[in-house]
Amino acid sequence: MEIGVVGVGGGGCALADALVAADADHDPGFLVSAVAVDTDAAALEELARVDEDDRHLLGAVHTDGRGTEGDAALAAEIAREERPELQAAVDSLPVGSIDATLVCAALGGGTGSGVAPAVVDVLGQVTATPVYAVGLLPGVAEAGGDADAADAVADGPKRTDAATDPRGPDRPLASNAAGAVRALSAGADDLVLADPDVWRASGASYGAAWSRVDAALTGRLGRAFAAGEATDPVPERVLDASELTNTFGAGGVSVVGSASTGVENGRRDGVVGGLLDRFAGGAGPDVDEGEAVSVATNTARKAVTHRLSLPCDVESASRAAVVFHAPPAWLSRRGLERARSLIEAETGVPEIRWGDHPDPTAEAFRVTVLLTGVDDSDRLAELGGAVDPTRLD
Ligand SMILES: Nc1nc2c(ncn2[C@@H]2O[C@H](COP(=O)(O)OP(=O)(O)OP(=O)(O)O)[C@@H](O)[C@H]2O)c(=O)[nH]1
Repeated sequence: MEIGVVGVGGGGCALADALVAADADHDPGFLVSAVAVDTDAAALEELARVDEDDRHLLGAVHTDGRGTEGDAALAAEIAREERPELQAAVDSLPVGSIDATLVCAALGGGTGSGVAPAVVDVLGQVTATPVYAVGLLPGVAEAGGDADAADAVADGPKRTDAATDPRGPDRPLASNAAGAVRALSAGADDLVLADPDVWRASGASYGAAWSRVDAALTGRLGRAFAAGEATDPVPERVLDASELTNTFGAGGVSVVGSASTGVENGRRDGVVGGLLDRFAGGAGPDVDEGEAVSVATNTARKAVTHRLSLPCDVESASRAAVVFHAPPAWLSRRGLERARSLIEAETGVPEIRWGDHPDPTAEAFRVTVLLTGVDDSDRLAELGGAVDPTRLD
């Protein structure tokens, strides 16, 4: 699936930047174009990968280029006033030749929550292909939801001086996020959510977790999108753009899980074991099929039970897609079928869409699971009690 991405606000632009990095891990890649939109000039300048011409500052009249400091209402007003600028910003996306656009935002931020729904709306006017939102929720402690909030934000946002920065537990992170979840689940064709607490080490600051969150989430999404583009070696089963499109859009929200198990990549004396006879009588000369089956099923179980981007009841998902990314010799048909059945049993989703992505350079067997139509997540329900995920359709 070939996509374009629009990052909105500090966290959203960091995610867009990380998606450009994730794209570089795949050949062929999946990302055609990346755009960044923010009210904070310094944050835009710090991006490493989005082209400078594709970085757009909004609302300078109101914020002097310093961000909205959590003011989602101001950000929404800026988006209304500067709609022509938003339209011009997304103009560089080749919407006629991509399969979908992702709009990424940290939903606790003023700009992320206030501007991202407007970007989704603008894109909806110019493209016939789906527009998916990817939202980072504020962490529980960061949003003032528990006692170690002060510790969790102690080293503060990475771009500013913690002592003078107005961000902190008093910012309206939870209410911004609740409003953004509502607006994006109504306006976008799907909303993929991630919770930074999944990646934050206990007692560590959120600032320290951000790069891990960004890399992990974009790595997962990247593997899901890149699988359908792989041609050499040819996958046994291709998870193409239409299958992913049909997996998204199930109502509720979506989450993405992933797990990996380190494996020998099957090379022996310079030969890639199993490359030629994969699926034709076994997993290949260098990998015991029993071991390949056990690695596939154990990794799949971990991906769907412990490693979701947002903790949720997996049985509440209504659709799912899975990608198996591994050295060719480890992609045994029996292993993949067992792993897929296991995910069907765990989620109750029948006939999960799936594909494999043989990669002779991979050092791990990796399972990436996309669950869509999720409507039962304690984390979402907790969000100030403001979001009722059963009413997100
Ligand atoms: N994952 C990740 N999250 C970030 C990053 N920067 C900020 N965040 C998170 O996003 C929340 C909102 O901050 P920003 O994204 O900077 O806010 P914004 O959308 O630019 O909005 P304002 O600055 O309020 O106008 C923060 O409270 C963090 O939780 C980042 O680089 N990566």
